[in-house]
Amino acid sequence: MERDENGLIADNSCPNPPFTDGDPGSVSSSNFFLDHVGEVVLTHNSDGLSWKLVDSLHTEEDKFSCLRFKFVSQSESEVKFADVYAVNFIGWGLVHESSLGSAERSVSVHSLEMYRFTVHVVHNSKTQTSLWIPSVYTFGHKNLEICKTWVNQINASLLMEAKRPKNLLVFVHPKSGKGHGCRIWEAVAPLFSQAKVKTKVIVTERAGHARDILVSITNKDLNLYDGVVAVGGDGFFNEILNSLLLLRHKAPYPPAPGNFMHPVESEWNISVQNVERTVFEPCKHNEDESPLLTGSEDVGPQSQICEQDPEFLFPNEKFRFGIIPAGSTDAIVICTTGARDPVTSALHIILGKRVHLDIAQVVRWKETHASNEEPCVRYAASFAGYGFYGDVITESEKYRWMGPKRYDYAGTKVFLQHRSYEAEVNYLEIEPENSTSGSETDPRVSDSILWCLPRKPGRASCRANCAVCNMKSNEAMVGSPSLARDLQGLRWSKSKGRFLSVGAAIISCRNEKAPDGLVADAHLSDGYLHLILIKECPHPCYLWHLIHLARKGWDPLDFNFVEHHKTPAFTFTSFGKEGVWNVDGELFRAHQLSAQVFRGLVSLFATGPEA
Ligand SMILES: Nc1ncnc2c1ncn2[C@@H]1O[C@H](COP(=O)(O)OP(=O)(O)OP(=O)(O)O)[C@@H](O)[C@H]1O
Repeated sequence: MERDENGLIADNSCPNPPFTDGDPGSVSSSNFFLDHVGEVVLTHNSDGLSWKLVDSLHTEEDKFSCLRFKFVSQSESEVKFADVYAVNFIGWGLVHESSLGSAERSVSVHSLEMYRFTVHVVHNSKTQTSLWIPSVYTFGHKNLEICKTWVNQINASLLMEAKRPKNLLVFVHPKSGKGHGCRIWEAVAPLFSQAKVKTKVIVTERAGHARDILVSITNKDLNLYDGVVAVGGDGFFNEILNSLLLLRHKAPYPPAPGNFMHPVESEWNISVQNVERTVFEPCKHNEDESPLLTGSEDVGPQSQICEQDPEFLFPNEKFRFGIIPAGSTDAIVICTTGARDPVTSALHIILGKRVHLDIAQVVRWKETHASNEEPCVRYAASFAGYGFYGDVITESEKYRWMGPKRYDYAGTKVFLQHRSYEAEVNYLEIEPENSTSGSETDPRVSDSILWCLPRKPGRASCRANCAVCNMKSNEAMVGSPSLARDLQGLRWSKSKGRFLSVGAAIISCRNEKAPDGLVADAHLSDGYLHLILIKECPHPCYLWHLIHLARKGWDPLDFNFVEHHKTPAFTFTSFGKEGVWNVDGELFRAHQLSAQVFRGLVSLFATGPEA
């Protein structure tokens, strides 16, 4: 076999010189050694790289080798730039050329020294498509210039790929979940370095640390980042989300309980100026760690920052949120990536994926029956729940040292108590066919078997490029309150009685304990939440509901004691002295509250789960 001075086979069938015109989109080819494969003709196309093994073998045995190589190369002969997350020149070193020995047909490996560059690519796992696996191709050439030119050209092509982040603010919660937050970040950090994504990393020292940093950061500084990444659980993400939205999302509140029967327009006439007067103040309660907004206080220092700075408001097309799962439940990551895998999440972030996420604005009007305070806002990305859910979070806080197991323990304890709570829930009815028509407004039938929402066959669950989430016509625009579009022709319905729980699922809330989630067909950004009311029922029935929740393919909502309403807004009043809510896994005391959905208010570095 004849080789030229670069160690490559003289190959007249590959006339193309390496890049000549400097255009990363043009087609160019060069011969390279592909590590562990052999000599290939590498081609740079407009949308990716492809390569073919050079057919250099001539003997009968070599034909076998050649066929074998072709088979290998055919299955791995191209990568799209959309899947390439890094290309790096790695200098002089060994490249291994595999070939089959002629007699025994055993694999032998020859090594050659040359200049090399690596192309880092994402593949879908064959067994679980939502799982992303990084792989690397090492190409070698004796000529330094050729190697560097290719690296530059590929990098130029990657720069043209849509909206990849360059600078990220990363918060790591070291004690999240089983306490592996730092280790999880250390495992994925090299992916960010390879991809040349700069990260400013802050390891939190206490609850509220991320919040304190984010509420004092100026808009100018925040604008330096393409997004913020939480390495932690749903509760930690919620802290970060609230820290940004409470100051940087301006919108009127949803109707307060009791006010909803008035025309909704009157609520919406609250001027944005009023909302701008809101200030940040730490919550008075130990459990409520997040800062809260009140409606009538003096303008605080953070608000002044907003005035002096260039504006930074949500919705924000450029700025995205990322989550690298390290928590106890990680429902948001599972619902938005289809996997609970730090590497997959890191790759979603690096490749600049984007999915819009509905956010619920939850407003507490009264903390206890007797209290008389200003409204207080909290944002939720996945779930807000009262009754059973509030009790579990209250109980589990006592056993934080147990790690994720605290939820099993607290859940069992609360389940055995089988408490129910008297309350009134009002919700905007948007889709009569989606709930048991008329039953909610008619007290004579509200306790009947008509409560249940029969499982609707053919309902699509949310997937990457979901048609429902992408639908624009007649729907609220991204970032706008879903309630706003429902001013005309819609009515408020009421459900009153004793409830084991009142839950509002903004997304499906899929997790390892509930493989289909609470609401299997909830969408990431359709502008609705799913109100799930579990009426008082015999203990075994509730157990049966929980068992359904834990089984794949079983419907936990298909019971006559369960009401399910898809709605953009609801109000809640407890008839007890106080009430405890669980908002994204964090405790929130509220006796009276209301909530509304903002369609796709924030963007996440994710695609939605793959089919
Ligand atoms: N260094 C820290 N020490 C203690 N608590 C912290 C620290 N950093 C953040 N926190 C708080 O811990 C809470 C829970 O965080 P996280 O969600 O990551 O944990 P988790 O174990 O998954 O719990 P959850 O089930 O709520 O998701 C958050 O409210 C966050 O504010």
